[in-house]
Order: sequence, then C-alpha cells, then structure tokens
Amino acid sequence: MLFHVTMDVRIPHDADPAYIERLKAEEKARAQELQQAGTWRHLWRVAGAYRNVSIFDVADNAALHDLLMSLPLFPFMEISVTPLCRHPSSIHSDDR
Ligand SMILES: O=C(O)C[C@H]1C=CC(=O)O1
Repeated sequence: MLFHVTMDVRIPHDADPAYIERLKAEEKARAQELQQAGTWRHLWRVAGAYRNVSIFDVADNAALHDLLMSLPLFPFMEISVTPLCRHPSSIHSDDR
C-alpha cells in the first residue's frame, strides 16, 4: 500500500545539539536504508521549511505506523498521513 506522508521536524530550542546531531545522522542512515529497500519510495524537502513529503510502500496501516514510530527523529516530528490508491489514468504500473 502506498501512503503520502508529511513530516514536520520540530526540534526544541533547548535540546542538546550533540544529541540532535546524533539523531539526525541515525535518521539519515535509516532513511537511506529504507529507500534502498524500496519502502521509502520518494523523499522530498519542502522548500523553505524543515518538512519533507514522502511516499512509503508498506504492507498496511500498522506497518506504516510501526515504521514511522521507529524513526530516530519521531519524537520531534509532527506527521500527517494520506493513504493512496491507483489513479485510473496513471501510466505507472507500480502505483498500487
Ligand atoms: O530531514 C527530514 O526531513 C527528517 C527526516 C526524514 C529523512 C531524514 O533523513 O530526516
């Protein structure tokens, strides 16, 4: 199943910079691993914001929930999820 996910990252101003840098490095490694696996299909930065828009390809809602909760920056994210299904006019056979 495909999901459109928006993640807004909100780092508290008083957070320990070294701890946050470590989380960001872990997040990057995890994001790249999931992209290589084909699970995190698209990852885009929203210009002008600490926000991304992403497309995930996972088995079901529960799998997406578990994946998002496991992200290192999850405690500092506001996340919104939109489930997607194939558009009848799409020319992409893998849109499902
Ligand atoms: O920077 C972000 O958008 C947050 C998060 C998502 C992927 C990643 O590497 O960090």
